[in-house]
Amino acid sequence: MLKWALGTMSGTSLDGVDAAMVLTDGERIAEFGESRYRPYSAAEREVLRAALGQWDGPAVEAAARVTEDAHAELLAGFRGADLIGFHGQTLAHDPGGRGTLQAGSGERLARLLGVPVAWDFRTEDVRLGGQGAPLAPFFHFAAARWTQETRPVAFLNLGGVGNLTWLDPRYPGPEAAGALLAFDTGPANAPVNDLMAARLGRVQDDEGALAAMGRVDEGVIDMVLRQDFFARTPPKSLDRNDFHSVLGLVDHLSDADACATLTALIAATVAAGMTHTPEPVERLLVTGGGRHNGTLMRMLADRTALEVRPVEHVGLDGDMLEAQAFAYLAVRVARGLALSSPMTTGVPHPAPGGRISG
Ligand SMILES: Nc1ncnc2c1ncn2[C@@H]1O[C@H](COP(=O)(O)OP(=O)(O)OP(=O)(O)O)[C@@H](O)[C@H]1O
Ligand SMILES: CC(=O)N[C@H]1[C@@H]2OC[C@@H](O2)[C@@H](O)[C@@H]1O[C@H](C)C(=O)O
Repeated sequence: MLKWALGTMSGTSLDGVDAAMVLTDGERIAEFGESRYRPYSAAEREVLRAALGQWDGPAVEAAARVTEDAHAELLAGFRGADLIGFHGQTLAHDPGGRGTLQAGSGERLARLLGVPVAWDFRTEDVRLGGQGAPLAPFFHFAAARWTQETRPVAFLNLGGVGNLTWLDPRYPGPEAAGALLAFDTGPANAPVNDLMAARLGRVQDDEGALAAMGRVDEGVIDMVLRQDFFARTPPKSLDRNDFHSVLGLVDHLSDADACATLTALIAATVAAGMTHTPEPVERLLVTGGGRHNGTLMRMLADRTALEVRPVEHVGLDGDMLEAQAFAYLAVRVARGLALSSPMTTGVPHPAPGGRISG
């Protein structure tokens, strides 16, 4: 049965909360609905930042309250949702070790809003031995069907971290062996943002203007690409700060050259990632904030030799795709359908997950 699901995402860049409605039965997308964004205030962001990398304690509790309250405020403005898909704010991610932590209680949110909430999407996958991420790929499969793709295509999400979904829409469904391959490609905007903050007191390199003025140090790029992560066969996932050390590698460069190098590094890691895909694609559909960075988009086209387009090119909304993904996944949770597979998170078999409160 079709349901209007309201999905949310608050990404690793800690900018705010996205929310979007999708009409779906958890298999096909029937319609995309209203979407809204609520930025975190500077004070809220500090509370979240103070809890990054922690697993419990007062800082995590405070971050959970901020996350729930911000979501409750945003979601209260929507009408007609049958079900909410609440991702929560990722504070720590260590699938091979301590697990994965998305702050915020779906139980409290369900109480505040009076609508059932699907949440805790990643824990079960990690418990079964998967990476717990990325989870958007099953939705990407449905989105490719919605855009009537007939050939293999790749979605690239450029948030704080980069992640790539290769898919073949000719398979019967996303859980079919061979339909998908997905993995985190490497650091994306996080190091560029960190550089801009540290050197210039700015939050990001708007439109890639600074990177466009610099020269890329290929030696730095070669050095980073030699790390084991890039040769490792997917699935694989990253924590936001796993590649924080790359900042130290551009210390000797001018602001513009450092920025150009970290931006080219994103493109180079994506190109390295593309070598793992089962079949070539002609087109890379880019979602997430990085698609606004024109310099990065040019570098991606150069280094992958593919046609690189924002997802708007096929009628999707690159600011809301992840929120829509968790709307779609919420209905899959409600139906007990798989959220992940061996080729998306490395879980041993296609596996349901998440829980429902309210
Ligand atoms: N106009 C722009 N010019 C340059 N970069 C931009 C622009 N808009 C957004 N970005 C980059 O995109 C980032 C935000 O991307 P996005 O919202 O997709 O991240 P996220 O969802 O928080 O991360 P993740 O997907 O890793 O969880 C910003 O921090 C910035 O680096
Ligand atoms: C643990 C976690 O929250 N991971 C996020 C993060 O942001 C991008 C990348 O790292 C991806 O693995 C994932 O998010 C997307 C929405 C996903 O699960 O598909």
